[in-house]
Amino acid sequence: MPTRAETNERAASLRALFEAQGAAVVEPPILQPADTLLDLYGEDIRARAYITSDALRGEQMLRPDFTVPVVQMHMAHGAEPARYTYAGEVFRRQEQDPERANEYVQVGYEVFDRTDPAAADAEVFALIAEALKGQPVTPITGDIGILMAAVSGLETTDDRKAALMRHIWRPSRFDALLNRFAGRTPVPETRAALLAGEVTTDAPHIGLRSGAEIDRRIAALRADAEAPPISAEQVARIETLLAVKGTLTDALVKLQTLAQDLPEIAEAVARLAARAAALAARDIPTDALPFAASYGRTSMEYYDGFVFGFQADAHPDWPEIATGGRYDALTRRLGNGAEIPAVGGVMRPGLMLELEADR
Ligand SMILES: N[C@@H](Cc1c[nH]c[nH+]1)C(=O)O
Repeated sequence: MPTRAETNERAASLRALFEAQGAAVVEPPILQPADTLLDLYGEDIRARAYITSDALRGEQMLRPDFTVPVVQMHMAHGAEPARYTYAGEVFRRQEQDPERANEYVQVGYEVFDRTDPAAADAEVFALIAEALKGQPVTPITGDIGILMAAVSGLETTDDRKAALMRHIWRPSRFDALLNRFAGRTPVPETRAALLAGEVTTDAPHIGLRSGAEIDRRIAALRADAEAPPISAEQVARIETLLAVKGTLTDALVKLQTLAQDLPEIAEAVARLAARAAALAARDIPTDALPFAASYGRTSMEYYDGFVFGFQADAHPDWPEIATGGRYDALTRRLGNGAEIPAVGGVMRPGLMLELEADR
Protein backbone atom coordinates (compact mmCIF):
# COMPACT_ATOMS: atom_id res chain seq x y z
CA MET A 1 0.00 0.00 0.00
CA PRO A 2 1.37 3.43 -0.88
CA THR A 3 1.70 5.87 2.00
CA ARG A 4 -0.52 8.90 2.19
CA ALA A 5 2.44 11.11 1.31
CA GLU A 6 3.20 9.05 -1.81
CA THR A 7 -0.42 9.17 -2.90
CA ASN A 8 -0.59 12.93 -2.35
CA GLU A 9 2.60 13.43 -4.30
CA ARG A 10 1.23 11.48 -7.26
CA ALA A 11 -2.06 13.37 -6.96
CA ALA A 12 -0.19 16.68 -7.12
CA SER A 13 1.69 15.68 -10.25
CA LEU A 14 -1.51 14.49 -11.98
CA ARG A 15 -3.24 17.71 -11.05
CA ALA A 16 -0.29 19.64 -12.49
CA LEU A 17 -0.86 17.80 -15.75
CA PHE A 18 -4.42 19.10 -15.91
CA GLU A 19 -3.29 22.57 -14.88
CA ALA A 20 -0.89 22.52 -17.81
CA GLN A 21 -3.97 22.05 -20.02
CA GLY A 22 -5.28 25.37 -18.73
CA ALA A 23 -7.48 24.07 -15.91
CA ALA A 24 -7.99 26.25 -12.84
CA VAL A 25 -7.35 24.56 -9.50
CA VAL A 26 -10.41 24.41 -7.24
CA GLU A 27 -10.70 23.20 -3.66
CA PRO A 28 -14.29 22.59 -2.66
CA PRO A 29 -14.81 22.12 1.10
CA ILE A 30 -14.88 18.58 2.48
CA LEU A 31 -18.17 19.24 4.27
CA GLN A 32 -21.03 19.74 1.85
CA PRO A 33 -24.72 20.40 2.51
CA ALA A 34 -26.40 16.99 2.46
CA ASP A 35 -30.07 17.90 2.22
CA THR A 36 -29.95 19.73 -1.10
CA LEU A 37 -27.11 17.92 -2.82
CA LEU A 38 -27.47 14.31 -1.86
CA ASP A 39 -30.30 13.46 -4.22
CA LEU A 40 -28.17 14.36 -7.20
CA TYR A 41 -26.05 11.27 -6.68
CA GLY A 42 -28.43 8.35 -6.88
CA GLU A 43 -29.32 5.57 -4.56
CA ASP A 44 -25.96 3.86 -4.24
CA ILE A 45 -23.95 6.91 -3.21
CA ARG A 46 -26.84 8.25 -1.11
CA ALA A 47 -26.74 5.08 0.93
CA ARG A 48 -22.98 5.31 1.30
CA ALA A 49 -22.52 8.96 2.23
CA TYR A 50 -21.26 9.86 5.68
CA ILE A 51 -23.77 12.28 7.08
CA THR A 52 -23.50 14.43 10.11
CA SER A 53 -25.34 17.45 11.34
CA ASP A 54 -24.67 20.88 12.53
CA ALA A 55 -27.00 23.12 14.53
CA LEU A 56 -26.40 26.07 12.22
CA ARG A 57 -26.02 24.45 8.85
CA GLY A 58 -28.24 21.40 9.09
CA GLU A 59 -27.33 18.06 7.54
CA GLN A 60 -23.79 17.94 6.21
CA MET A 61 -22.00 15.17 4.33
CA LEU A 62 -18.36 14.35 3.78
CA ARG A 63 -18.08 15.02 0.03
CA PRO A 64 -18.74 11.77 -1.84
CA ASP A 65 -17.33 13.33 -5.02
CA PHE A 66 -16.11 16.64 -6.43
CA THR A 67 -18.29 16.95 -9.51
CA VAL A 68 -21.43 18.14 -7.73
CA PRO A 69 -19.67 20.88 -5.70
CA VAL A 70 -17.65 21.94 -8.77
CA VAL A 71 -20.83 22.23 -10.87
CA GLN A 72 -22.48 24.19 -8.10
CA MET A 73 -19.55 26.56 -7.87
CA HIS A 74 -19.32 26.98 -11.64
CA MET A 75 -23.05 27.64 -12.03
CA ALA A 76 -22.91 30.23 -9.24
CA HIS A 77 -20.09 32.32 -10.61
CA GLY A 78 -18.00 30.64 -13.28
CA ALA A 79 -17.19 32.35 -16.56
CA GLU A 80 -17.38 30.09 -19.58
CA PRO A 81 -15.86 28.11 -21.11
CA ALA A 82 -14.08 26.76 -18.04
CA ARG A 83 -11.79 23.89 -17.14
CA TYR A 84 -11.19 22.90 -13.53
CA THR A 85 -8.93 20.45 -11.76
CA TYR A 86 -8.82 19.23 -8.18
CA ALA A 87 -7.15 16.65 -5.96
CA GLY A 88 -8.37 15.44 -2.61
CA GLU A 89 -10.20 12.82 -0.62
CA VAL A 90 -13.71 11.60 -1.20
CA PHE A 91 -15.61 9.52 1.34
CA ARG A 92 -17.95 6.60 0.73
CA ARG A 93 -18.99 3.96 3.23
CA GLN A 94 -18.30 0.40 2.16
CA GLU A 95 -20.97 -2.04 3.10
CA GLN A 96 -19.89 -5.21 1.38
CA ASP A 97 -16.18 -5.27 0.93
CA PRO A 98 -14.09 -4.16 3.93
CA GLU A 99 -11.01 -4.26 1.67
CA ARG A 100 -12.28 -1.33 -0.34
CA ALA A 101 -11.25 2.10 0.86
CA ASN A 102 -13.93 4.29 2.39
CA GLU A 103 -11.72 7.34 1.96
CA TYR A 104 -9.51 7.81 -1.08
CA VAL A 105 -7.84 10.47 -3.17
CA GLN A 106 -9.28 11.50 -6.52
CA VAL A 107 -7.71 13.79 -9.07
CA GLY A 108 -10.21 15.19 -11.51
CA TYR A 109 -10.71 17.35 -14.56
CA GLU A 110 -14.01 18.99 -15.49
CA VAL A 111 -14.81 20.81 -18.73
CA PHE A 112 -17.69 23.30 -19.10
CA ASP A 113 -17.72 24.21 -22.75
CA ARG A 114 -20.58 24.56 -25.22
CA THR A 115 -18.53 24.95 -28.39
CA ASP A 116 -18.02 21.29 -29.28
CA PRO A 117 -19.25 18.66 -26.80
CA ALA A 118 -17.84 15.76 -28.84
CA ALA A 119 -14.40 17.36 -28.77
CA ALA A 120 -14.73 17.98 -25.01
CA ASP A 121 -15.63 14.29 -24.45
CA ALA A 122 -12.57 13.27 -26.44
CA GLU A 123 -10.37 15.78 -24.63
CA VAL A 124 -11.23 14.39 -21.19
CA PHE A 125 -10.88 10.78 -22.29
CA ALA A 126 -7.60 11.35 -24.15
CA LEU A 127 -5.98 13.26 -21.26
CA ILE A 128 -6.83 10.52 -18.81
CA ALA A 129 -5.73 7.80 -21.24
CA GLU A 130 -2.45 9.65 -21.67
CA ALA A 131 -1.95 9.95 -17.89
CA LEU A 132 -2.52 6.18 -17.61
CA LYS A 133 -0.21 5.31 -20.48
CA GLY A 134 1.91 2.26 -19.75
CA GLN A 135 -0.37 1.07 -16.93
CA PRO A 136 -1.93 -2.38 -17.41
CA VAL A 137 -5.47 -1.07 -17.67
CA THR A 138 -8.23 -1.45 -20.26
CA PRO A 139 -10.72 1.26 -21.13
CA ILE A 140 -14.44 0.77 -21.58
CA THR A 141 -16.91 3.32 -22.93
CA GLY A 142 -20.66 3.68 -23.12
CA ASP A 143 -23.43 6.20 -23.66
CA ILE A 144 -26.28 6.72 -21.22
CA GLY A 145 -27.89 9.26 -23.58
CA ILE A 146 -28.71 6.58 -26.15
CA LEU A 147 -30.47 4.48 -23.53
CA MET A 148 -32.41 7.47 -22.22
CA ALA A 149 -33.51 8.39 -25.74
CA ALA A 150 -34.69 4.83 -26.37
CA VAL A 151 -36.74 4.78 -23.16
CA SER A 152 -38.31 8.17 -23.74
CA GLY A 153 -39.23 7.09 -27.27
CA LEU A 154 -41.24 4.05 -26.13
CA GLU A 155 -44.92 4.09 -27.05
CA THR A 156 -46.35 3.78 -23.59
CA THR A 157 -47.61 5.87 -20.70
CA ASP A 158 -45.50 8.66 -19.25
CA ASP A 159 -45.61 6.96 -15.85
CA ARG A 160 -44.09 3.80 -17.28
CA LYS A 161 -41.39 5.73 -19.09
CA ALA A 162 -40.58 7.67 -15.92
CA ALA A 163 -40.33 4.41 -13.94
CA LEU A 164 -38.00 2.86 -16.54
CA MET A 165 -35.94 6.04 -16.65
CA ARG A 166 -35.50 5.98 -12.87
CA HIS A 167 -34.40 2.37 -13.01
CA ILE A 168 -31.88 2.73 -15.83
CA TRP A 169 -29.49 2.73 -12.87
CA ARG A 170 -30.70 -0.60 -11.50
CA PRO A 171 -30.39 -3.01 -14.42
CA SER A 172 -32.20 -5.97 -12.87
CA ARG A 173 -35.09 -3.81 -11.66
CA PHE A 174 -35.23 -2.25 -15.12
CA ASP A 175 -35.50 -5.67 -16.78
CA ALA A 176 -38.21 -6.76 -14.35
CA LEU A 177 -40.23 -3.61 -15.05
CA LEU A 178 -39.82 -3.94 -18.78
CA ASN A 179 -41.07 -7.53 -18.59
CA ARG A 180 -44.04 -6.48 -16.51
CA PHE A 181 -44.96 -3.56 -18.82
CA ALA A 182 -44.67 -5.92 -21.77
CA GLY A 183 -47.10 -8.33 -20.11
CA ARG A 184 -44.43 -11.03 -20.04
CA THR A 185 -44.53 -11.55 -16.29
CA PRO A 186 -47.80 -11.91 -14.41
CA VAL A 187 -48.92 -9.15 -12.10
CA PRO A 188 -47.90 -10.16 -8.54
CA GLU A 189 -50.79 -11.85 -6.69
CA THR A 190 -50.99 -9.30 -3.91
CA ARG A 191 -51.23 -6.53 -6.45
CA ALA A 192 -53.87 -8.36 -8.48
CA ALA A 193 -55.95 -8.66 -5.31
CA LEU A 194 -55.46 -4.99 -4.54
CA LEU A 195 -56.51 -4.00 -8.05
CA ALA A 196 -59.53 -6.28 -7.91
CA GLY A 197 -60.62 -4.40 -4.81
CA GLU A 198 -60.21 -7.45 -2.60
CA VAL A 199 -57.94 -5.62 -0.22
CA THR A 200 -59.38 -2.67 1.61
CA THR A 201 -57.25 0.02 3.12
CA ASP A 202 -59.25 0.65 6.24
CA ALA A 203 -56.73 -1.27 8.32
CA PRO A 204 -55.28 0.78 11.19
CA HIS A 205 -52.90 3.28 9.71
CA ILE A 206 -49.42 2.53 10.98
CA GLY A 207 -47.08 3.09 8.02
CA LEU A 208 -45.25 6.20 6.93
CA ARG A 209 -47.46 6.80 3.91
CA SER A 210 -50.57 8.87 4.38
CA GLY A 211 -54.00 7.56 3.35
CA ALA A 212 -54.06 9.96 0.41
CA GLU A 213 -50.68 8.72 -0.78
CA ILE A 214 -51.87 5.13 -0.63
CA ASP A 215 -54.99 6.01 -2.63
CA ARG A 216 -52.89 7.80 -5.24
CA ARG A 217 -50.62 4.81 -5.52
CA ILE A 218 -53.57 2.44 -5.97
CA ALA A 219 -55.06 4.74 -8.62
CA ALA A 220 -51.70 4.77 -10.44
CA LEU A 221 -51.49 0.97 -10.29
CA ARG A 222 -55.06 0.70 -11.69
CA ALA A 223 -54.23 3.09 -14.54
CA ASP A 224 -51.14 1.03 -15.26
CA ALA A 225 -53.11 -2.21 -15.28
CA GLU A 226 -55.43 -0.69 -17.87
CA ALA A 227 -52.66 0.54 -20.18
CA PRO A 228 -51.89 -1.78 -23.07
CA PRO A 229 -48.62 -3.72 -22.86
CA ILE A 230 -45.50 -2.38 -24.53
CA SER A 231 -45.25 -4.30 -27.81
CA ALA A 232 -42.92 -7.26 -28.10
CA GLU A 233 -41.22 -5.52 -30.99
CA GLN A 234 -40.39 -2.43 -28.93
CA VAL A 235 -39.13 -4.51 -26.04
CA ALA A 236 -36.95 -6.50 -28.40
CA ARG A 237 -35.43 -3.27 -29.75
CA ILE A 238 -34.52 -2.10 -26.26
CA GLU A 239 -32.99 -5.48 -25.52
CA THR A 240 -31.04 -5.46 -28.77
CA LEU A 241 -29.81 -1.98 -27.94
CA LEU A 242 -28.70 -2.98 -24.44
CA ALA A 243 -26.80 -5.94 -25.83
CA VAL A 244 -24.71 -3.85 -28.26
CA LYS A 245 -21.08 -4.46 -27.40
CA GLY A 246 -17.80 -4.50 -29.28
CA THR A 247 -15.29 -2.00 -30.53
CA LEU A 248 -16.58 1.56 -30.79
CA THR A 249 -16.34 1.36 -34.58
CA ASP A 250 -18.42 -1.83 -34.77
CA ALA A 251 -20.89 -0.74 -32.10
CA LEU A 252 -21.49 2.51 -33.95
CA VAL A 253 -22.44 0.62 -37.11
CA LYS A 254 -24.82 -1.61 -35.12
CA LEU A 255 -26.41 1.40 -33.44
CA GLN A 256 -26.79 3.26 -36.72
CA THR A 257 -28.60 0.25 -38.13
CA LEU A 258 -30.79 0.01 -35.05
CA ALA A 259 -31.60 3.73 -35.32
CA GLN A 260 -33.36 3.02 -38.61
CA ASP A 261 -36.05 1.18 -36.61
CA LEU A 262 -35.69 3.41 -33.57
CA PRO A 263 -35.60 6.96 -34.93
CA GLU A 264 -35.82 8.36 -31.41
CA ILE A 265 -32.19 7.34 -30.76
CA ALA A 266 -30.91 8.81 -34.04
CA GLU A 267 -29.72 12.10 -32.53
CA ALA A 268 -27.94 10.39 -29.65
CA VAL A 269 -26.28 7.98 -32.11
CA ALA A 270 -25.19 10.94 -34.23
CA ARG A 271 -23.55 12.37 -31.10
CA LEU A 272 -21.76 9.06 -30.61
CA ALA A 273 -20.52 9.23 -34.21
CA ALA A 274 -19.22 12.77 -33.65
CA ARG A 275 -17.49 11.59 -30.46
CA ALA A 276 -15.88 8.67 -32.29
CA ALA A 277 -14.51 11.11 -34.88
CA ALA A 278 -13.25 13.44 -32.14
CA LEU A 279 -11.55 10.53 -30.35
CA ALA A 280 -9.91 9.43 -33.60
CA ALA A 281 -8.70 13.01 -34.12
CA ARG A 282 -6.96 12.66 -30.75
CA ASP A 283 -5.27 9.44 -31.87
CA ILE A 284 -7.50 7.12 -29.86
CA PRO A 285 -7.87 3.96 -31.98
CA THR A 286 -11.66 3.68 -32.09
CA ASP A 287 -11.48 0.35 -33.90
CA ALA A 288 -9.90 -1.10 -30.75
CA LEU A 289 -11.73 0.96 -28.10
CA PRO A 290 -14.31 -1.16 -26.23
CA PHE A 291 -17.90 0.10 -26.14
CA ALA A 292 -20.87 -1.47 -24.35
CA ALA A 293 -24.32 0.10 -24.50
CA SER A 294 -25.08 -1.11 -20.99
CA TYR A 295 -21.85 0.25 -19.47
CA GLY A 296 -22.22 2.98 -16.85
CA ARG A 297 -25.58 1.90 -15.50
CA THR A 298 -24.22 1.35 -12.02
CA SER A 299 -22.31 4.59 -11.65
CA MET A 300 -23.26 8.17 -10.89
CA GLU A 301 -26.88 8.86 -11.75
CA TYR A 302 -26.05 12.30 -13.09
CA TYR A 303 -24.49 10.94 -16.27
CA ASP A 304 -26.58 11.48 -19.37
CA GLY A 305 -24.22 10.97 -22.31
CA PHE A 306 -20.67 9.67 -22.74
CA VAL A 307 -19.43 7.41 -19.91
CA PHE A 308 -16.04 5.75 -19.58
CA GLY A 309 -13.83 3.84 -17.21
CA PHE A 310 -10.42 2.16 -16.99
CA GLN A 311 -10.16 -1.21 -15.26
CA ALA A 312 -6.93 -2.80 -13.99
CA ASP A 313 -6.31 -5.91 -16.13
CA ALA A 314 -5.00 -8.05 -13.30
CA HIS A 315 -7.62 -6.88 -10.79
CA PRO A 316 -11.14 -7.22 -12.12
CA ASP A 317 -12.31 -7.04 -8.50
CA TRP A 318 -10.85 -3.55 -7.96
CA PRO A 319 -12.85 -0.40 -8.51
CA GLU A 320 -11.99 1.36 -11.74
CA ILE A 321 -8.70 3.28 -11.78
CA ALA A 322 -10.36 6.17 -13.62
CA THR A 323 -13.97 6.97 -14.50
CA GLY A 324 -15.98 9.82 -15.91
CA GLY A 325 -18.74 11.00 -18.12
CA ARG A 326 -20.99 13.77 -19.38
CA TYR A 327 -23.52 15.40 -17.10
CA ASP A 328 -25.32 18.17 -19.02
CA ALA A 329 -28.57 17.83 -17.06
CA LEU A 330 -26.80 18.25 -13.73
CA THR A 331 -25.73 21.76 -14.74
CA ARG A 332 -29.40 22.53 -15.44
CA ARG A 333 -30.49 21.21 -12.05
CA LEU A 334 -27.93 23.36 -10.26
CA GLY A 335 -28.09 26.25 -12.71
CA ASN A 336 -31.17 28.23 -11.67
CA GLY A 337 -32.29 28.48 -15.27
CA ALA A 338 -28.81 28.34 -16.76
CA GLU A 339 -27.17 25.26 -18.23
CA ILE A 340 -23.99 24.31 -20.02
CA PRO A 341 -22.74 21.06 -21.56
CA ALA A 342 -20.19 19.52 -19.20
CA VAL A 343 -17.99 16.45 -18.98
CA GLY A 344 -15.22 15.28 -16.72
CA GLY A 345 -13.43 12.42 -15.11
CA VAL A 346 -11.32 11.35 -12.15
CA MET A 347 -8.29 9.18 -11.56
CA ARG A 348 -7.28 7.35 -8.40
CA PRO A 349 -3.56 7.92 -7.74
CA GLY A 350 -3.58 5.44 -4.82
CA LEU A 351 -4.67 2.60 -7.07
CA MET A 352 -2.22 3.68 -9.76
CA LEU A 353 0.63 3.38 -7.25
CA GLU A 354 -0.60 -0.02 -6.09
CA LEU A 355 -0.68 -1.18 -9.70
CA GLU A 356 2.87 -0.01 -10.23
CA ALA A 357 4.02 -1.79 -7.05
CA ASP A 358 2.50 -5.00 -8.47
CA ARG A 359 5.12 -5.15 -11.15
N1 LIG B 1 -17.32 12.44 -9.84
C1 LIG B 1 -17.28 11.16 -10.50
C2 LIG B 1 -16.26 11.15 -11.61
C3 LIG B 1 -16.47 12.27 -12.58
C4 LIG B 1 -15.85 13.45 -12.66
N2 LIG B 1 -16.43 14.13 -13.68
C5 LIG B 1 -17.34 13.39 -14.20
N3 LIG B 1 -17.40 12.25 -13.52
C6 LIG B 1 -16.97 10.07 -9.49
O1 LIG B 1 -16.54 10.36 -8.39
O2 LIG B 1 -17.16 8.91 -9.79
